[in-house]
Amino acid sequence: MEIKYIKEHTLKPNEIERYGRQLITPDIGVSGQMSLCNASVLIVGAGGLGCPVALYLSSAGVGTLGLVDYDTVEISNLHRQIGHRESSKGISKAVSLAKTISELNSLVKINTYETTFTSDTAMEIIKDYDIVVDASDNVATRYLVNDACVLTGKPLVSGSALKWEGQVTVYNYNNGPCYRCIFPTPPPVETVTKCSDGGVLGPIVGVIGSLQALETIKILTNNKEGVLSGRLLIYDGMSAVFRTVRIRGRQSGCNVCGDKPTVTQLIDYTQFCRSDYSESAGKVDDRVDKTLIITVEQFHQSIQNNHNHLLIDVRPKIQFDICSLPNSNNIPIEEIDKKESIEMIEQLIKEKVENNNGDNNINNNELSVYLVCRRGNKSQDAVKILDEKLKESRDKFKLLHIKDGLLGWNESIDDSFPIY
Ligand SMILES: Nc1ncnc2c1ncn2[C@@H]1O[C@H](COP(=O)(O)OP(=O)(O)OP(=O)(O)O)[C@@H](O)[C@H]1O
Ligand SMILES: [Zn+2]
Repeated sequence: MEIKYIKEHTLKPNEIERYGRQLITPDIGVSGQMSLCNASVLIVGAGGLGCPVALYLSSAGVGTLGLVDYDTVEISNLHRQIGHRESSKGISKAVSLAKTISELNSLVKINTYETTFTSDTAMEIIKDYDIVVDASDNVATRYLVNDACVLTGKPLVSGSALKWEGQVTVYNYNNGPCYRCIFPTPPPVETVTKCSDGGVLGPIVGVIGSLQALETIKILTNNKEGVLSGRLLIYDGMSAVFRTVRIRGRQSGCNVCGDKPTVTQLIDYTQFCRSDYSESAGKVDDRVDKTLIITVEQFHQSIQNNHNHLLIDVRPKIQFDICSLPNSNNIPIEEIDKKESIEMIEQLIKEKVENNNGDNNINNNELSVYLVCRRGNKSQDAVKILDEKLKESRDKFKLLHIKDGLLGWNESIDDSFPIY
């Protein structure tokens, strides 16, 4: 005779075995586990935050996970994007992460979206999910995900991390604020520091991603009281300090969740934020006069021809110390307009002009001062500053910024130049 140990409509024996330690936790129980198993969560971004979120939510038994990412795995991702493997290099991050989590828990249904989450794709993707986790890395996507969540009435678990710090909060939950209630307008493009510029540590995104997974579990298991809505958790990894601060509540004047919303459907977020749905690939617009720009190919040609030149690398010292073009001088952009920097550049120019007069090997009498950075953004700012600051001696040299910078050098001239 078959003995019935398990009540009907509850968990199956393999689920009890797998989730046992979790389901005996106070405030989870069978009903909490059932809610997790029946839930669907969309994770936007399968990078530093998305990996730990997906690993913990799949192991916790969330029934369906959606993974959105347009990018492919690079070796430089692996120090922090722990859901990918070396063998996944070059393949879609969504697919790579799906493979890892399916090996962790084959009971979870996984949907992959190898595409950019945009105003055109968002609504169709989001409609099948209960909760959205923002694990992206750019402002345009943050506004897009927020508005899509408000318009469809879904809670949004938001996280961000940079250098040694990270933040987590929950938007659009239980009448709490949305992202726009806190940040009604996007920050100026130049004030946004990117992971690719500022760096980030693996354990920091690990902590923040784990906290995002935990908030998601709390929402799904209806542990309303503790949910980080209307509060922002800030983690300073260097000082080992967690702080939770109150943030503004829902604003009745908010453009999307307020009483008279002006945003009633998705808009063009790249235009609204004046930036792309990507962080590292961010397009660099030409903001300076054509006469101040040189391509990496032209620069390469000119140094091969032994053209008299001075090369100034305007990246932070920490990056310059890792790798740089031969014979370059490092003056970080933050310091370039300082008196000492200008004097130093004037001195270098003077030396070059004098050397040139006595050196028959140099082919062209005119000195060129080249400015370079990682991808041609900061060197544009530098060229504008120096054009102004060196006004008096401008007839002695040509001033040019190298379009596409060192990434361009790696791509078009020498791929052995390390990129990171
Ligand atoms: N709108 C979007 N649609 C789909 N994926 C997105 C979108 N915005 C960001 N992402 C993805 O979110 C992830 C963010 O993760 P993270 O910042 O750790 O990675 P990253 O872009 O690989 O960083 P880097 O290349 O600078 O090392 C990336 O994989 C990125 O492709
Ligand atoms: Zn709002």
